[in-house]
Amino acid sequence: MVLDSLGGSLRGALKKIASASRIDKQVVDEAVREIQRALLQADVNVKLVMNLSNRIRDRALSEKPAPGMNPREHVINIVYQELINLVGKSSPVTLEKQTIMLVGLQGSGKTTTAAKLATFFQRKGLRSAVVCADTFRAGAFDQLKALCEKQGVFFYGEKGNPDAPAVARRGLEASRKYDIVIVDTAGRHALEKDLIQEMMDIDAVVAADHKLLVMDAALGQQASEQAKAFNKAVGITGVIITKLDGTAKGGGAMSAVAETNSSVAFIGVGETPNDLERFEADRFISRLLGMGDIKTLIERAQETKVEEEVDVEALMRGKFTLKDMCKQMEAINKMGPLKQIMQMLPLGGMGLDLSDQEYQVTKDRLEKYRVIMSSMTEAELEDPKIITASRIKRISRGSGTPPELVRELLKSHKAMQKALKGMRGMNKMGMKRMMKKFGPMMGGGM
Ligand SMILES: Nc1nc2c(ncn2[C@@H]2O[C@H](COP(=O)(O)OP(=O)(O)OP(=O)(O)O)[C@@H](O)[C@H]2O)c(=O)[nH]1
Repeated sequence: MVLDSLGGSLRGALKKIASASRIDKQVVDEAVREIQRALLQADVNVKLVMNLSNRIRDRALSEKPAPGMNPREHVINIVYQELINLVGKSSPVTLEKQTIMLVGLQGSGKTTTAAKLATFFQRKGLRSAVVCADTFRAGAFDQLKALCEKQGVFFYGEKGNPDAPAVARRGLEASRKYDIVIVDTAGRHALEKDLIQEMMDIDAVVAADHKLLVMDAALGQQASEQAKAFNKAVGITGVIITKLDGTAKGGGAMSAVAETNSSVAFIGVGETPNDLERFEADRFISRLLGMGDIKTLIERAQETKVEEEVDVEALMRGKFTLKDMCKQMEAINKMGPLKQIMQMLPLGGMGLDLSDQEYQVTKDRLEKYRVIMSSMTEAELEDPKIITASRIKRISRGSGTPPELVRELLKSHKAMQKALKGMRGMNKMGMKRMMKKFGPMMGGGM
């Protein structure tokens, strides 16, 4: 896996938090120290590491957990958020028709990346063309042509013609009917005058929607200097970090890019044409931290506590507040495979026979519900019956969601409440046994 050792050390720190009997200064300090060690080893800049450590420490000890979150999850969530901040914004490159110009120094993996990028867009259903405007390196033409042909990508180049802007112009004309045009430019050993001039001349012809700088992850924190220099010379719109699979310094390169206010657009994670991923900060950090594993761990640690945390008596009386529902939804979201959970649950109103796509919609919907609930008052969460039409309007405005969605949430709550009432026939032991099994979904914290 990409950034294996960094991921391993960070997961180690999170596991300690997840299994701590209580969260206090000592636990937080220890975890922060481990995170620091891991990031410094990945060549993240000391100043960035210190800022991140201070923020985690301050927030973990001062912020209150969100509703439905226990203190352990709360701290883990803070670490997760701060790491996302560290690697910065997600890819600025969208799946639209566009022209992309690749720039970078020699050896960065630019040529391979041009073919990978075309393959990426082809897989997304966008017809891609590659123009070889690298007229400097003798082997570039043949290398890129062979890679493109193998991938069924349209290729344009003029072997032996040193006039890169002219080749780029004709390449663009030849690629008119394609959705994506990728223009590969020449690299040099350093960012010298010649290279800057050539990039500017090509750009004047291409007028690219994106100018992406290709950089080797092994640069570590030096990536920031290079990104700044290219930005100053030609104005880049994002960075592609290659060879993230082959170095321990990738974390340094990614955070260095974020620090320059540029964003990582794609990451190269191997040598095959499919080994290029569009960069999404939250997904990347989730994977790095193995959030799935961490959640399982928390669940296991909490399983035994479910019985104490659920107010079984209140539920038996049919008391099921919006807060309970919020807790329940948080728990469902954290439990991973939503489909499995949905199939186990008698959730009235949500339906049981949903396709994968519909499950995804449901998950997104749950997230919106959470936003809506955060715009409600305590009293409204406790007793949703008091939510009148004018309150719906206010909540809708406050949460930036349409009023229909607020109404839909209230309807879902009613349906769940009804389903719970239906279970009141069960005896208390039966209910407790069920709580233990499905606790988190029945309103118990995890
Ligand atoms: N493991 C791994 N290797 C990569 C990755 N991206 C590129 N490479 C390899 O890096 C080497 C150099 O890449 P080239 O594409 O030739 O790039 P370059 O030397 O920058 O070429 P120019 O800049 O066009 O002169 C090749 O052997 C690629 O297979 C990656 O994400 N992972």
